[in-house]
Amino acid sequence: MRKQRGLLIVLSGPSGVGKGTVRKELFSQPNTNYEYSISMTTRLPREGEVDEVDYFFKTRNEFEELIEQDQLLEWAEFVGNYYGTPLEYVNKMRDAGRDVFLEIEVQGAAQVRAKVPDGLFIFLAPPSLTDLETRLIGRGTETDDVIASRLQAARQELEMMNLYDYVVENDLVEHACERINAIIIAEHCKRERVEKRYFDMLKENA
Ligand SMILES: Nc1nc2c(ncn2[C@@H]2O[C@H](COP(=O)(O)OP(=O)(O)O)[C@@H](O)[C@H]2O)c(=O)[nH]1
Ligand SMILES: Nc1ncnc2c1ncn2[C@@H]1O[C@H](COP(=O)(O)OP(=O)(O)O)[C@@H](O)[C@H]1O
Repeated sequence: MRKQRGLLIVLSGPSGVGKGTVRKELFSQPNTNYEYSISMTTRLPREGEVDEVDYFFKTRNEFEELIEQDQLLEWAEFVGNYYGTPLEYVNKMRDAGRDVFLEIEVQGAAQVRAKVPDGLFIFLAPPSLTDLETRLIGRGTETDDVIASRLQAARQELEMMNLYDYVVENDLVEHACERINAIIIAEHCKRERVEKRYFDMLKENA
C-alpha cells in the first residue's frame, strides 16, 4: 500500500495549558506514527532542559541568521524570546509518511496556516483561566513577572481559538490525548477519500 504523506499537526494553546505534558503522553503511547519537531529558541534553558532534546537553544544572532537563510517554516517573538520551527526536518518527516507535531504559539500557527493549508490545527484550552494560572504557577519555572506576561498573552491567544480546526479541553491529560488521537485518526480517514489508489481500484474493476 502506498503511504500517505504525513500530516502536519499544529498544537497551540496558552503557556501553562499543558501542551508539553499532553504531547509527551501522546508520544509515550505505543503504535503511534508521530514525530515531534524540536523548535529553535533564544530562551535560556530551564533547569533539566537539554539542548537538542527540548529545544535547539540559540543566541539572537544565530536565530536571526536562520531567519535570513529561510531555514524556518515559521517563527515568532513570544514574551521577549524568539521561537521557530526548522523547515527541513518537517518536510523530511512528512515525506517519509510520518505525522509531525508542532507545539507552537498562535502567531506562528497563523503563519503555518498560510503556508501549509492542509495542516491540522488543534487548540488546547484550559478548563478556566483560574486553572491556567494555577498550572503556570504550579510548574514553578518562571518568575512572577514572566507569569504575569504569559497570562496577559493567554487572553489574546484564547481569542484566536476560533481559527483552529478543533478545540480540545485539557481537563484530564488522558482525556485530552484520547480526543487528539481521535481527531488524527478521523483526519487520516478523511484524506483517504481523495487517495488516487482508490480511483485506480475502481477503474481496474470497471
Ligand atoms: N511560533 C513558535 N512558537 C513556539 C515554538 N516552540 C515553542 N513555541 C511556543 O512558545 C511559547 C513559549 O514556550 P516556552 O518558553 O517553552 O514555555 P511553555 O510552552 O509554557 O513551556 C509556547 O506557547 C510554545 O508552544 C516554535 O517553534 N514556534
Ligand atoms: N490536565 C491537567 N491537569 C492538571 N495539571 C496539568 C494538566 N496538564 C498539565 N498540567 C500541569 O500544568 C503545568 C503546565 O504544563 P505544561 O505541559 O508545561 O504546559 P505548556 O507546555 O502548555 O506550557 C505542569 O505543571 C503540568 O504538570
